Amino acid sequence: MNTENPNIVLKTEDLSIGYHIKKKLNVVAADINLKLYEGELVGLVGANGIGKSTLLRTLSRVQPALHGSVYLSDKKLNTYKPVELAAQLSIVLTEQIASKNITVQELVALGRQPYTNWVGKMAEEDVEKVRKAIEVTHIEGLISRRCFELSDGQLQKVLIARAIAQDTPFIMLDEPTTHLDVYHKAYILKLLKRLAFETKKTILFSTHEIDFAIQLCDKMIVMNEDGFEFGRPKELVQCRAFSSLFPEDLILFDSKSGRYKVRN
Ligand SMILES: Nc1ncnc2c1ncn2[C@@H]1O[C@H](COP(=O)(O)OP(=O)(O)OP(=O)(O)O)[C@@H](O)[C@H]1O
Repeated sequence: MNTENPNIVLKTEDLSIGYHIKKKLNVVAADINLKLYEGELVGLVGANGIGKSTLLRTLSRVQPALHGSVYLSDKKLNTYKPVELAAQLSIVLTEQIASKNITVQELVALGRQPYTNWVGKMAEEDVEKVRKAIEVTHIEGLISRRCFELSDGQLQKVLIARAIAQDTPFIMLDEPTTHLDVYHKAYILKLLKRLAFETKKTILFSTHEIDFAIQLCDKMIVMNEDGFEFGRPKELVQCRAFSSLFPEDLILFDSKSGRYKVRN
């Protein structure tokens, strides 16, 4: 991470997230005040149903905030035109791909859509960005395959390549390592870490891989019943943020190893 006056890429002010169900308000989390800086890898963790996807959806304008503001690169999120937003923010959701009948090369090239003309013609710069994205994710061997032929892990890498091709300062991923084996979980998270460091992109991802996130992230957001905690993993371990995440009847967080252990 660049520590010399890094720029704030995303900021929230008194943000509340949740849903209007019939005439009732379901507030999932409130008073969220965050500042994410350039070049940071930030992991978002918390128990099932606590609100991780709701937060990511609100930060990416997929759903409106209940209260408060989100600023992306100093501008209010709700004032961006769709094409401007696509140049600032890319989102990786495995379930989101509409057609798996296209080739890997075509899917990665879709990342350039915000920049191409109305017939989708790619300039030399677009072709180069797609080539580079394929190279850094090591998917050269897959480019002619159709997306339905890919394993979950391969598809995950391809979707990350599309986000890299989109070349936005901010990338958000919802559970990018679900379905992956332990080796490929580490592979994807190390890829995100390298990407944040080398390209100074800010990367926010939700995960249930708390151990890996503690080892790799610059900062983490820990959502729990009482609100959320935000900081460097070491500080969060020290203030016992991970110990209060789950009931302690079955598992205990061991702050020395940074892992959960099953109670005997
Ligand atoms: N479309 C929706 N309408 C109403 N309530 C919803 C909707 N989607 C989610 N919720 C509720 O909001 C809360 C947070 O859900 P969310 O999906 O954000 O949790 P999560 O932390 O991502 O969970 P998981 O780890 O299981 O994916 C839950 O209580 C859920 O039931």
